[in-house]
This record gives sequence, C-alpha cells and structure tokens, in this order.
Amino acid sequence: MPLPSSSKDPKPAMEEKHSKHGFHSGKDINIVVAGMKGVGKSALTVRYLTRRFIGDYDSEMEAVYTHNTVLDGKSLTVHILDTAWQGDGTEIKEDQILWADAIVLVYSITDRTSFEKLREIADFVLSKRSDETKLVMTLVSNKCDLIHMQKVSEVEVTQFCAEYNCLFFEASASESSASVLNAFNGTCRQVRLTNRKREKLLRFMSNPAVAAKLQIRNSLKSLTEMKWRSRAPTM
Ligand SMILES: Nc1nc2c(ncn2[C@@H]2O[C@H](COP(=O)(O)OP(=O)(O)OP(=O)(O)O)[C@@H](O)[C@H]2O)c(=O)[nH]1
Repeated sequence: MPLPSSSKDPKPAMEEKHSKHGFHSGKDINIVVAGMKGVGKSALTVRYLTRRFIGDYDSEMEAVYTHNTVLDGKSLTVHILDTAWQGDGTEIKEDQILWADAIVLVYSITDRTSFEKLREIADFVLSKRSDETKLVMTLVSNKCDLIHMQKVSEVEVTQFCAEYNCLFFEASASESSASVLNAFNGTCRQVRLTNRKREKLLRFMSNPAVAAKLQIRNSLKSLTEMKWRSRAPTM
C-alpha cells in the first residue's frame, strides 16, 4: 500500500541518514504514532531514529520517516508516520489506519487527559479495521523520567491493555534510548509475529484437504440449521 498522505514530505536529511545502509527486507513495517499534543510523539520517533533527544519540534507538522535497520538478525525497513495532534478527531485518517501494521498510542504520564484521549483514538482506529487484517496496537507511557508527577495508575494501564489487546512499554524520550528502542522493537516484533501467524493460517486454509473438510462442515451446519428451522413452531 502506498505511504499515507502527509502534510510534509519526510525530512530529506533524515531519510538519507536512515537509508544509508541500503538493505531491504522486502517486508516493510508501517507504524503510526498517535496521541495528544505534547505527549512526546516526535521526541520518541526522533530518539528511535537518531538515538538523540531533541527538545522542540514543529507541532503542526506530520511526517513520515523511513528507517532501515536489523532486528533479531533480520533486515527490516520501518516507515513511521508521526501524526500531528489537531484536537478535532482528524489526526489519523482512514487511509493511514489501513496503511498501518501497528499503531503506537502514546500518552504522557504527567497528563491524565492524554491517557483518556487514547480510548477515543483506539476506538476510532478499530472501527476502521476488520478482524482479518490484524492490527498491532501498543501503548507507550512517555516521560517516565517525571515519575514524581505521575497521573495514571498501573491498574488503569492494565485495564486499557486488556481491553484493547495492547502491548505496553514505558519510555522516556528525554532520558533513555534503550526504553524507546524497546518500545519500537517490541512493536515490530509483534507485527512480525502477527504476520507469521496470519501466513500460517492462510497456508493451512489453502490446503485442499482442509478446504474440503471445512466445506463439508459448513454444509452439515446449514443442513442442521434448516432442519431445526423447519421443526420450529410457526406463530
Ligand atoms: N521530561 C520529558 N519531556 C519530554 C519527553 N518527551 C518529550 N518531552 C517534551 O515534551 C514536549 C512535547 O514533545 P513533542 O515530541 O513535540 O510532542 P508531540 O506529541 O510530538 O506533540 P505535537 O507534535 O504537538 O502533537 C517537548 O517540550 C519535549 O521536549 C520525555 O520523555 N521527558
């Protein structure tokens, strides 16, 4: 699927810097980073790409970055869409949701509203995806260096993850490259796992013997249903 529209093309310097190794896996992973204004979406993205923390970004700017890397011994190309918070529900567009293999939902531990808003975003995202196209969602609590200002409890986070089937990562874009790498790498691993499972299922389903069995089972099921319907008393 083509890259989603973005209000700005990827920064050329960034693109060049992260494409310089030139390896291509054939299996790209598309990630959308979403969350309220000021939670650190750009800081996390840039930390993952450059291992550096840059304090200030143009908050109006939505950007797509391409990053070539190696994960668990296999080359990987990651495309990251860093969304810009608009506050009017238009920060993620439908084609961007369909493009994504994973959505990284970011909140700041110092801002309760930023956590609460993620429900709206997650509901919107899930309303645009069918079950078959398994989408990976991860929850990232950013600004963990400000733990003394924490406004969201562990119980709430656990509930959220159970409800939306999310993986959870704690990060600090300002203090720790490792935490940010862990969040993005964990997300990519989960996408690979999901893809492998889906491919395995597709292979299984396309086996002629399995297809024949399924067809027989479905025919028997509809025969039984017809039988019950014809026996049911009419009012
Ligand atoms: N203490 C602390 N500050 C952070 C961290 N990550 C980001 N910030 C700061 O939070 C502010 C917002 O960061 P951004 O990366 O611009 O946030 P954003 O989510 O991209 O915001 P929008 O682009 O406006 O949607 C900046 O002042 C950052 O320096 C962090 O881990 N710890």
